[in-house]
This record gives sequence, C-alpha cells and structure tokens, in this order.
Amino acid sequence: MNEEGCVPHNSDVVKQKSIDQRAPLSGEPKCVICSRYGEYICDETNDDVCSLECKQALLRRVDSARVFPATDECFYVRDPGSSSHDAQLLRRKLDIHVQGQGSAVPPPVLTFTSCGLPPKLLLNLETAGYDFPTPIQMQAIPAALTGKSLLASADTGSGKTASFLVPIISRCTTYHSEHPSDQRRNPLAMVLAPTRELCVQVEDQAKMLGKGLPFKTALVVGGDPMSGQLYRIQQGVELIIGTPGRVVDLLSKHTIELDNIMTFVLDEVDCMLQRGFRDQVMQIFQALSQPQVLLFSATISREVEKVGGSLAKEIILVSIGNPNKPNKAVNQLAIWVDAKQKKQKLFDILRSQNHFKPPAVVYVSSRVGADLLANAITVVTGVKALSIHGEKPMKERRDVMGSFLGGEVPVLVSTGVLGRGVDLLVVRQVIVFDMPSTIKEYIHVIGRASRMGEKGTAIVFVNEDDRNLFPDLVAALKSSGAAIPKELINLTSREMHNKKRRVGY
Ligand SMILES: Nc1ncnc2c1ncn2[C@@H]1O[C@H](COP(=O)(O)OP(=O)(O)OP(=O)(O)O)[C@@H](O)[C@H]1O
Repeated sequence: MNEEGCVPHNSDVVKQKSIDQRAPLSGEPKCVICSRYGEYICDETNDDVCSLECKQALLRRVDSARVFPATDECFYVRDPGSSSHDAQLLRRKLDIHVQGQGSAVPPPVLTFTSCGLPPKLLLNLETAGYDFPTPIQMQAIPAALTGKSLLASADTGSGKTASFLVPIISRCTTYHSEHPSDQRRNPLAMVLAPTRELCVQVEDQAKMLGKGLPFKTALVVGGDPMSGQLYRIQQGVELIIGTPGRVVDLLSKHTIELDNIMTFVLDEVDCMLQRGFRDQVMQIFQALSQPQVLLFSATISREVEKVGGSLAKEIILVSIGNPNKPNKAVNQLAIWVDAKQKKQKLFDILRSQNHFKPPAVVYVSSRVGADLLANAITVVTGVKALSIHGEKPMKERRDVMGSFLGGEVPVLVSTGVLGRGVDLLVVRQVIVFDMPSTIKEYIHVIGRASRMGEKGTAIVFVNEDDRNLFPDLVAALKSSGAAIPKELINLTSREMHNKKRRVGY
C-alpha cells in the first residue's frame, strides 16, 4: 500500500494521470471515473481507479455528497463489503431497517459504482446529477439486483423511483447481453402507478437513465389512443409503465406476450392495493409468470405488508427512518379556519408577500371545487391560477402542467391527482385547502413541498369537518415539531374522552 491508499495490482510505478493509463482489456476492471484500466483500488471507497488523478476526483465526489456527518466521514466512505457487522453499523447510522431473509439481504452500498451496474447506466446517473445514492437507493438497489422481491418505504421525495428503475435497467441490459439471439424484445418489466402524471414522470426518468442502452419504454395510460401504445409495444420494449385500468383494457383486447416479465413494480403500493385498483392489479399480476415484485411507497400499513407478502414467496422489507411519518423537511403550519372563511384566508395568503412563496399547489377535495377555486383566485387576487383534476383531457392536463412548471402560472389548484409521487421540483409551498380523507394521503400531499431534503412549507387549513383525522393529524404535527392550533388540541382531547366513554372505560 502506498501513502495515497492505493494498492497497485502489480509492481509498476503508480500512474499519476488518467491519460497515462491504458484502455481496459475485456474482463479487466475499469476506472469508475474515466473507464480506463482500473489498475488500483481506492482504499477509502473500494472502487477501481486508474490513477492518482482519478482517485482524487473520486474522493472529491465523495466529499461533495456530504451525506454523512463530518466526524464519521472516515468510517462512512467505506463500503461495508461482505462484513455483516459493518453492514449493521452502516444501517444503524443511516436509519436503514431491513427484515426478512436474514443475512441473505446484501449490505447497503455507498456508491452506485459498487453495484456492478452497466457503465452506460453509471454514466447516465452521473449526467442526471445523481452523484451518490440516497439511503433508500443504497439498500434497495443492491437488494433488488439479486432478483429478490422487496417492500420498501422511505420519505416522500427521497429517490424511490430510481430505487426500482436502476435495478430494472440493469437487469434488462444483462438479459440482452445474455440472450443476444432473442430478437423479439418482449417486455421484461412492468411498473404500475395510480395516475397518468406519475406514469409520465416515471417514464421520463426511465428514459433518462436508460439512454443509450437496449432499453425502450411504453406508456400505457388512459387519455391517449390505445393504438399508438399497442404499436409501440409490438415494436419491442423492455418496460411497460401504466395505470392499472388502461393496462387491463389493453390486455383484454390484445395479446401481449408477458411471459418474459422479470420484474413487476407497484409504485405507491398502498394506493394500488386499495379497493378500486386492487382487482385490476391482481388481474394483471396473475397474467405474469411469478416475477420479482418491487413494492414502494412513503406510507405502508400492516395490511399492505400482508397483501404484498402474498404476491411474492419471500419478500424483504426495507424502510428508512420511521415509516408513515411526514417528511421532516416540510415545515407544517396548521391554521384553524372555519369552512366559510377558507376562501378569504387563502386570498389573504396569496396577497401576502410574506406568506405566498410561488409556485404553490393548493389541494382541494373535488373536481368542481378545483375549477371554481382557480377561477376565483385569478379574479379576486389577480394571481394567475389554473386547475388540474382527473376529468380534464390528457392534453389539457399536460398543458396545465407545462404552464405551471414553466413558471407562467404561479398557482395550481389540484385534486389528489397530483397528491402522490409527482415530482414538482420547483414547488416549495403547498396549501392544503381541504384536508384529504386519510392521514396517509396528507403525508403524500405535503410531501410535494420538498424533494431530496430541500426545505418546504405546507399551510394546512383545519376545522371541525376534519374531526375524523384529528388524532392522526395531531400526531403528524407533533412528530415534526409543528405547532398545534389550540382548537385542534381541545377538540382532540374532547373526542378522545368521548370515545373512551362510548366504549365503556
Ligand atoms: N441519488 C440521487 N441524487 C440526486 N437526486 C436524486 C437522486 N435520486 C433521486 N433524485 C431526485 O430526487 C427527486 C425525488 O425523487 P423521487 O421522485 O424518486 O422521490 P420519491 O421518493 O419517489 O417521492 P414520492 O414518495 O413523493 O413519490 C427527483 O427529482 C429525483 O430526480
């Protein structure tokens, strides 16, 4: 070993510059930075590097990730490798919890390069600015790459999408290199998600990460003609991304070869296994030949664990932090507002330079309500607002999203159609005008205000109409250290007291 911590594989003088190194021969290790011959191992990360220059570049990247507390850096930039003790320590520090299959679950990784991914995929991750995996990616990617089934939960905005897309793209690439004579290009993976917007977003990310690889996608969602979607699949795709209703429709009208599907993903799994979607999801699943099952959401219940477990013989549970809790990066500001005062309160906020932080999404419970409120906001406050909901045609929904994300319209009034999964990168403020019907939906809705740990704000209107949610809402606010309106405290304790009397305590 030399002072730089590199272990030469042979006795040659250590190469200083990347340019001094030769190209790798087939089967030889490649430098994780420049892809030349990876002659040395970087001690701190266990990655292959070609020269001292690339080792320094690698260490700079590790530093810039700042995922770990400075005092722990020396320990934490080391991948745990095969040591289960190190893996346990790392999981404890990163709040990664794993259950099922005991030691068969691979240890978390600290870099994408440690996952044995195709070089092109690594390059695409780098181009996307994904310098280091997030905690859910650290554990879920190596686990999913083994082909095992997973039920995984982590905060909203913490990178769950890439946690299933990276293994899918990697496994598809491997499949093609192992089956060069298979020219049929039948689908190898399927992702189901609850809304068109989320499917579009997942497809965008899949295209970005799969660029330049034998990896094509087909979007199967309502609102667009089925003929085009069918044609695309018939031309050969690796991944189908769709909403359950349209996929069932497609499968019932046309013969699609699904036997090669290796991986089946339910994004927002708790929503996908609820009444309304569940039968369709099961129908699709039964048409597949026992694929690997990857289930993801920020909120997962025992019931979901049970149903999820029935889809796969053995399933690994992965969670980051406390499941079912609001993302701590979102500052919740709950305000008691009587139903009749809600509109006025909203207008006041939108007129206030201190409180309005555009672009903002206002969540309401009904489609008509969304249209009316968007109109009223524009007329009364002069702030341009548009609405989006499930009844609008796909083209209009696309245009509305374009105007909002493009900065032309500062306020978007939405039903739950944008409540889950959708990555509204520019948004730092959401206003919950109508409380959703469950606390889980609430957690997803306010999660739109923060992606990847960026600070965001959720202004939440509460009143007596939301009585059913009071105890859960108080717990959600408390868990994030948010102030609780006094009306909410009073009514919650009265409710609890009455409940006790009713059941005869
Ligand atoms: N390793 C990474 N490095 C940098 N950015 C990342 C990384 N992984 C994901 N991102 C970005 O973080 C944002 C949030 O990711 P994503 O939408 O996958 O979150 P999520 O956990 O699925 O959230 P939700 O529960 O709300 O659906 C996206 O903009 C994504 O491009």
